Amino acid sequence: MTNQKRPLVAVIGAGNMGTAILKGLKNLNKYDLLVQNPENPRVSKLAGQLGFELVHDNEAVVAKQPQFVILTTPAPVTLDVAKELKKLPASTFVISSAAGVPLHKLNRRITNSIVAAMIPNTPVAVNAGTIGLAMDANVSDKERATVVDFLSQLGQVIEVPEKQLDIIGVVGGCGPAFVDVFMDAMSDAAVAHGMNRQTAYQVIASMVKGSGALALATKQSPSALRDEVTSPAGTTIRGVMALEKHGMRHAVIEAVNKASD
Ligand SMILES: NC(=O)C1=CN([C@@H]2O[C@H](COP(=O)(O)OP(=O)(O)OC[C@H]3O[C@@H](n4cnc5c(N)ncnc54)[C@H](O)[C@@H]3O)[C@@H](O)[C@H]2O)C=CC1
Ligand SMILES: O=C(O)[C@@H]1CCC=N1
Repeated sequence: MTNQKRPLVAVIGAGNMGTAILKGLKNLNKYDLLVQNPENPRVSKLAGQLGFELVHDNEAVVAKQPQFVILTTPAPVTLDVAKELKKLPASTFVISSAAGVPLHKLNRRITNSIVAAMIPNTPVAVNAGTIGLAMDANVSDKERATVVDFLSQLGQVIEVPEKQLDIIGVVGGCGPAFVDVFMDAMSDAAVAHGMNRQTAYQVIASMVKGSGALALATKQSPSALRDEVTSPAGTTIRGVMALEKHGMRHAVIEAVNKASD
C-alpha cells in the first residue's frame, strides 16, 4: 500500500479560535496538522488529543512549506508573526483571522505567498462556522477558489469587501457569545419552570439551530418567521411583547454597537 502524503495545514496560535479551527480540520481527517504556539501545557495536551505536530517558532513552520497557514494569533502580535513568514513559498496560502489587522499590512510583510483575511466564529469546531472572507483584487480566480473551497469545509464562507470584515466580526464572530447569553437566560427560566438543566440546554440549542436552519432555507425575514409563530391571542405574542417591553431589541443593537467601538 502506498503512503500518500496529505496536505499540511499550519495553525499559528492555538488559543480559542485556533483550537476551534483545529477541531474542524481534524473532523475532516484529510490534512496533516502543524501548530506553532509558545510553550504552554494546555497546547501540549491538545497536541496529544488532536494529533498535531507542535513547534515553537515560525522558522519551523516555513521549513515545512505548508499548503495553508492560518494565523489565529492575538491581533497585536500578528504583524510581527507575519514578518517571520516572508520566506514561505509562493504556493502557500496564508489566511489571517486577526480582527482589525488589514490585508495591506499583512501583504507588506508576507510578500511571496497569497494572503487572505477572514473572520471565523467558534462553530468552525463542528464545521458549522460563519466565515467572512476578504482577498485583494489581484488574487486570481483560481487562487480565490482554492481558499474558498478550503474554508467551506469549516462552514459557510461569505466573501465581502475588506471594510465589511469588522461588522462581520461582530455579528458573526461575537454573535455566538450573544446567542449563548440568550440560551443561558432561557435555560434559567426553563429550570425555574421545572425543566431539568440538561434537558433545557438540549431543547434550547436544538431550537436555535432549527430557527437558523429555517431562516437559511426559506430566506424569509426574521419578522416574517416570527409572525408565523405568533398565533392570535396565543402565548408567543405575550412573550414577544415582554421582550419588547424589557428592551431586548435595543439591548441587541447596543451590544453590536459596543462591540463595534
Ligand atoms: N475567539 C473568537 O471567537 C474569534 C477570534 N478571532 C481572532 O483570532 C485571534 C485569536 O483569538 P483567540 O483565539 O480568541 O485568542 P486566545 O488568546 O484564546 O489565543 C491566542 C493564542 O495565540 C498564542 N500566541 C500568542 N502569541 C503568539 C505568537 N507570537 N506566536 C504564536 N502563537 C502565539 C497564545 O499562546 C494563544 O494560544 C485574534 O486575532 C482574534 O481577533 C477572530 C474571530 C473570532
Ligand atoms: O472578542 C474578540 O475580539 C474576537 C473577535 C470576534 C470574536 N472574538
